[in-house]
This record gives sequence, structure tokens and C-alpha cells, in this order.
Amino acid sequence: MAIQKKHGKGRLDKFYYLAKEKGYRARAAFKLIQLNKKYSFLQNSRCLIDLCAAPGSWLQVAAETMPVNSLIVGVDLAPIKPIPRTITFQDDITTDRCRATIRGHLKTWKADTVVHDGAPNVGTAWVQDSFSQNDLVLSSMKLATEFLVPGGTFVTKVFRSRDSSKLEWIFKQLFTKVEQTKPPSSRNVSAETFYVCRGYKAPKHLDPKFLDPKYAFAEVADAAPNNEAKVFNPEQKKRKRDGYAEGDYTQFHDAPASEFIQTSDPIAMLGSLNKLSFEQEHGGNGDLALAALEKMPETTREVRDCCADLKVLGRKEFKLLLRWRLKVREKFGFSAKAKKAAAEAEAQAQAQEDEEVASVASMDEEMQLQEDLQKMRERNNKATKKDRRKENEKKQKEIVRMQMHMTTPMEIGMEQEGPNSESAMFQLRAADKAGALRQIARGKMHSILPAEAEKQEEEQNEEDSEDEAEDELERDLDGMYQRYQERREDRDTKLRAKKARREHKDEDGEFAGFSDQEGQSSEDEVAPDEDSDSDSEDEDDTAGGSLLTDLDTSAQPKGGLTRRAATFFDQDIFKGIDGLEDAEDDEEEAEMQRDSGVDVADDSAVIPTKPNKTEQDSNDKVSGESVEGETSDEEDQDTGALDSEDEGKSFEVVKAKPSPWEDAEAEVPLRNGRPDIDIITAEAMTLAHSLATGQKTKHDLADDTFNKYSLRDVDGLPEWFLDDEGKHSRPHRPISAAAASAIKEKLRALNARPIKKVREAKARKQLRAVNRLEKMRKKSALLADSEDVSEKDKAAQISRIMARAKKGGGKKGQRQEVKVVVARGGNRGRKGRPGGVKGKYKMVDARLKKDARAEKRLKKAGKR
Ligand SMILES: C[S@@+](CC[C@H](N)C(=O)[O-])C[C@H]1O[C@@H](n2cnc3c(N)ncnc32)[C@H](O)[C@@H]1O
Repeated sequence: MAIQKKHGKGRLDKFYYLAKEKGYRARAAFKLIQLNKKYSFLQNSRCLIDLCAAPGSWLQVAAETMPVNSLIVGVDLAPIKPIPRTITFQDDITTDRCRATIRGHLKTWKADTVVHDGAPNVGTAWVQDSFSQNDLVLSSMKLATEFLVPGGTFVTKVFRSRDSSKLEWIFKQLFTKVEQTKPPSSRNVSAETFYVCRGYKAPKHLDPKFLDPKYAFAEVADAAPNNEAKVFNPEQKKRKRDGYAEGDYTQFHDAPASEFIQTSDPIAMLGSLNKLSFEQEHGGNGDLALAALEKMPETTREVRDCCADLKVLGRKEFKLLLRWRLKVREKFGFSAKAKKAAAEAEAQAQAQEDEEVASVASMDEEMQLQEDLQKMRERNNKATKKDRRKENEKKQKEIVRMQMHMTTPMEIGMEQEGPNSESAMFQLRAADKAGALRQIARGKMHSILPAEAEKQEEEQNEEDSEDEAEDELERDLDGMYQRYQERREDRDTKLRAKKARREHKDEDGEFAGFSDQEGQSSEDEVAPDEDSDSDSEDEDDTAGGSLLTDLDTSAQPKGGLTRRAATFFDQDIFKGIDGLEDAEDDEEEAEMQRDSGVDVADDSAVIPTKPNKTEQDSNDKVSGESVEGETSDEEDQDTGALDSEDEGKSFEVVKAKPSPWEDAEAEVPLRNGRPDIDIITAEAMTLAHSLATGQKTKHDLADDTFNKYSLRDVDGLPEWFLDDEGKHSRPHRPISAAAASAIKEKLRALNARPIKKVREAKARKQLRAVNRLEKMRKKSALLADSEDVSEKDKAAQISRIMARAKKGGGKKGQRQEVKVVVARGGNRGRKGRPGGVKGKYKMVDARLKKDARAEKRLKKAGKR
């Protein structure tokens, strides 16, 4: 494409010379001539207003073309030299004063034509230019609406931009015929175009907002995105192009471990760094804290390993590092506790000195020995009591859970050491002898062996203070871990996505089997947490009334099944399933052979039976919803039995995750009224594909959710364990090659770009530096070889060259070439620098060329 130069002699095209020849003040005259040739509006006009008329070439054309005695008024910010048969004045067309002046000149007349060729003081950014140009067009339009006669013509220049279509819409509301054209004299490189609006409708009332740029150019909200369409054409996510921090061009960050010890915000460091290093800078021994840290016994191998890669820390490692920090801080005397202890010791010493307390005479040796022995005994007692208390607490909890029917079949094998075992403290026989059997049956666990309970309480009080400190540390660590996770989520898109999946329970989240959230909810809904143990005991006297019955029943094999199997099939989920009894009989033999009873894998083979009504009812019950009225009579009996007698003699089923389709409205977040789903895993993509192609149905998906993972009891399990479990213990979903490659592509595009850009930028910089150096070397060599220059001058010149090279090279005042870039393809609508363009650039409208060609084509066709 031949590029027209817009500066220097390049500007002087044929219209320039023509204008000179004909005596027009500007080549712009030909634009009006050509527009009028096409639309013939000047010949029929008796009154014309030229807005932005300087230097006045349009006025000249109007004066030539319009009938004699026509009224022609021109206004511009710049002064206009007088033109025969025209009235001109200097003013800003956006002001009321200008409007009043025009009114004064027109008196009772109305204008047949209003022309506007205004251009604001261009030269700033393109977007600003086009906006102020459009603003000026609106101002001229406002004047036109005031002075135009009904049926009148308005001609205006518009720069093609985002807002030009909005202007066109406005024109179309006010005129019967609106045409856009670009006269041949208008330069191709210019984005200007002309609108010729004919047949002014002259509405009686015009809302001022109509011509107010604030409203006229207001952004319309984007249409709702079609997320479904993304399934097979995953869109490339827009990245935040904030760029790198100044001087920081890597994604790897490390800091000395001593800094981590000293910092007041360890979480921030763990969240943002990749490594805590123990190496001294430049191999020296400058950082004494670091050297000390390395030699400390607290700095174990595990700690070092954790510090080596902070990005892979789990909850356990995270805690380990924070504990290590606390210990080291204490040793270094940084911790508040250590400081407090030091201050207390000092104060005590001071007080002792002040009060001059007589020192206690030393005891004789035997007394000393006795005392030591006593202390040792006490310590031992304390330790054994603590262990016993913990053991008791654990057992107590286990029993409460059983009373509440919280245990799942998976725990059946774990009860050897539980309440039924020989060694169990709460053995029923022993309890019966003590006459507390009925109390146990009523669930009053705390009233059994009151003396022992009291004793325990005393012990507990003693150790409470110790535990409190430990608990506090634990709570702090939990809080810190939480914040650490949040920070990681902030930085890590993958983690964020994972969390979002978990929260929204979209299709991928559904695969997770169980998540910590789920665990949480099940805990909330079903199991009392550790703190609420006592509450549940107090609250429900009768709830666990069947403890004795429960255990007795479970002790006897039912229907030939082992106790564990019988307990398992006692669950609500199996109630009302026809033929299960037979199946049980059939399986009896095999069941008997299994020495370990029901194993998880075998359970899953039974569980995926389609969820029937009873199962759903029990699920509803678990989630706290009332099922009354929804069940049939028969089922009412079942559930009634559950409610009244023992709220289910068997184990309750933890509700499987509802599929996103079950309660899509509640679970799937909406954006502009549509589900906001972004597929980011190959599994989800495969699933979406199989759904879209009909290979899978909604019901298949619902079935899939009932698996061995969905019925896990996560009650009481620590969060870090669930975190870890959630990563590995989940169903494996099939992945199709196409889906995997689509996701891979998406991720590759996301990952590769910034690194590529950095590399390119570095390479460019390097190349420039090498070129500069080479240039400098050549120049210096030439200078050194020349004989007419004195040594002093040579030295001065060489140092000048070097100084210039240091600055960045290039002669002062050397003009950079402006590259003309056509706004097409990727460059269309781009606000910033177009890709692959260095130095100065100028964007030009791609459509101009097309328009010109189309016009030529039409002309040719017309000739034929
Ligand atoms: C391209 S020139 C007009 C050329 C004119 N049509 C001719 O034929 O000679 C654009 C003019 O718009 C004027 N202009 C820009 N903003 C204006 C404003 N707010 N009020 C009046 N004139 C303005 C500038 O002073 C400049 O003279």
C-alpha cells in the first residue's frame, strides 16, 4: 500500500495545488465541492451557517455556489479574514454566546443548511482526539437543531471511532435521510468521514440528554456471554497486564531465613516467596543471625526441606515452619513471651533486692532428696493423668457419636479398642454393675462414675491453663494457615479456580468426592463438633436411648450376616429395596468368607443403586429439612420409627453432593442472568463434551455422584487431613484426548506469553546495546586514526561519544520515522501500541481503503 505522507511535501497533493490555483484558502474547499456535487444542497439554500469555518474555504465555496443574496454566517475560534457576501465572527461554538451571536445575525431566519468541519486541536492521543471531535459534532448538532428549518440539511465531519455509530444513531433520529461519505479530496490516511443528513424532522421537544455527550456516548453493557459456546471453543482468558514490578523480572523470589524469623508478617513472606535460604550472600559470614540459625538444633532437616520450596507447603509443613519460627524467636529473645519473662525476672530480682528478704536457709540433703522425689512423682502422675484423660475423652466422643448414629460402616473395623473391647473403660458390663446402665442408655455419659468425672474435672482444671496456651497457639496457627491459603489463592490462579469450583460446586467440584467444605457442612449438619459434645449430651436425654439396644443388636449376627455387615445393611439407604434380603442370602457365603467384613470397595458396589425416595428422605433428614408430608404412609412409618425410637437405629448416610443440575439455580452463580461457568479442567471439558454430544445424560451424572467417595464420614477429621485427602482420594474421571489438548492449549497460551514477552524485550535490549557499542567502537577507531585532529580533541570527542552511548544513543534531534499502521485484524479497536511496531506510529482506518476501492468499482460498473 502506498503510504501518503502527512507531513512536509507529502501533504502537497493535487488538491493543494488546485486550491492554490483557484484561490481557495484551504484544500478543504474541495471536500465541500465534492459533497455538494453528490448531494446538491448548496444550490437550494438561502441561508447557511458554517461552524468552524476558519480559514474560510468552505465559506468561499458557499458564497460561490449559493444563490445571490443568500445569508452565509461563519464562526470559528480562529479569526477569519473577511470574505465577500459572508458574515464571520470569532467564537467557540460550544458556548451560549456563540448561539446568541448567530441568533443575532439570523434574526427571524432559519438556516437551510448547517455545515460543520470542526476539528479540535489535534495532536494528543487518538482516543482523546476522536472523543473531543465527537463532542464538537454534538455541539454543532445542538446549534443545528436550533437554527435549521424543517427539512434542512446538516453536513458534518466525523472521525471514525467507537462512538461514531452512536452519532449516526442520533442523526437518524433527527433526519429522514442520513448518508455517510468520504469525498475523494479527503486524505485516505485520515479517519475523517462526512455525514450528510437531509430532511430535518424538527421535533417540538428534544430531551437535552439526547445531545449530551455524557448520555450520548455512554457505554452500553456488554451482552451476556454465551458460556456454553466456550465448551468447544475455549476462549483465551484475558490476563491482567500490570506488568512486572520495576527491576523484578522473575517469578522466583527468595529471602534469607533470618528475615522470616525477624519479620512481623510471616504469612506474607510464606505466601509470596518461593524459598527461604540459609546461604550467606557471596559465600561470606555477614548475616550472623543466619549463621546462628543454621547451627541451631531447631533447624532440622525437615525445616530446611520446607524452606527450600515454599510453594509446595501443606498445612502440616506450614505449621512446622511457624512453630520453628516461634521457637527460634524465643531463643533470640524476639518473642513477646520471652520478653515478658525476662522483664518479670528482672522485676522479681529488683523486688527481692528492695525488700531485702532474708534468703531461705538451704535444706539438709535428705529433705532435698525427698522433695525431688515428690516432684518427680507429681510429674509422673500428671503425665499419666493427662494421657488417661485424653484417652477417656476420645472414648467418650466415640460413644456419643455412636449414640448420635454418626459412625459410618467404614469405621466398623476401628472399634476394637472402642466401647465393646475388653479394655474399654465404658464396658457395658462394668457399667451395669455400677448401676449406671440405664443412665448410659439415656445418654447421660457425664453422670456415670461421678467421682471419676469429678476427679477428671480437677485434673482438667489443672491442665487447662497448659492446654489453653497450646490451644491458643493452635488457633493462631489455624488463622495463619487460613491467611496463608488466601494469599496463595490471590497469587495462584489454579488455587483460585479450585476454590471457586469448590464454592460453586460446578461440575468439576462434583468430582472432588468430598472437600473440606463438605466435611465442614456435614459436621455442621450431622455431627456435633468437639466443643458441642457436652451440649448434645445435655440436650437430648432420650436421643441416644437405644445405646444398649444398639450395641446388643450389633453384637448379634443378623440374617446370617456378620455383625458389621448387618450394621451396614441396617442403614436407611437399604430400607425398602426389594430383593435385598435375597441378595443378602446369596452373598452370605461370600460375606462369611471375608475376614475383614465390609470393605470400602465392596460397599460402593452396593451404594450406586439409584437413589430412591427413602434414601432421599434420610438425606433430607441429615440436612435438617423436614420430610413430613412428603413421604408416603409406608415411608412415614419408617421415618416415624426413626424419629420416635432412636432416630434411626443404623448409621445415617451423609448426603452425597447434589449434582449441579439438581439445584442449578441455587448453586451456579449467574452473570447477566446466565450461568457463569468457565471450564478449566480436562475432566470438566470431557464431561461437557459428552453431555453436549448426548453420550451422557443428567441422570448418569446423578448416578455418578453416588460412589464410595461420596459416603465418607469426614466428621472430626482435621482440616489439614481433609485438605490432603481431597487432593488424592477422589474418583478418577475419564479424559478425552481432544479435551486434554484443548485445556493444554489454553494453559500453554496463558503460561507462555509473559515469559515470551520478557525474553523478547531482553533480547531487543541486548541487541540495541550491542549495536550501540559497535557503532561507538567504529567511530572511536575512525577518530583515533584521523591525523588532522589533535590528541586532546580526539580524547574529548571520544568521551562525548561514550557519554552519548551511555545515554541511550542516537543523535539529538534525530527524527524518528512514523510508522503508519492500518487498524485491521488484531489492531482493530486497539488502544495502545500495535503489536510488532517500534517507535512512533500512526493508526489509520482500514475501511478507508476499502471504501475508496468500492467507490472505484461502482464508478466502473456505472460507466459500463
Ligand atoms: C479543518 S478546520 C476547518 C476548515 C474550514 N472548513 C475551511 O474550509 O477552511 C477546523 C477548524 O475548527 C476550529 N475549531 C475547533 N474547535 C472549535 C470550537 N470549539 N469552536 C469553533 N471552532 C473550532 C479550528 O479553529 C479550525 O479552524
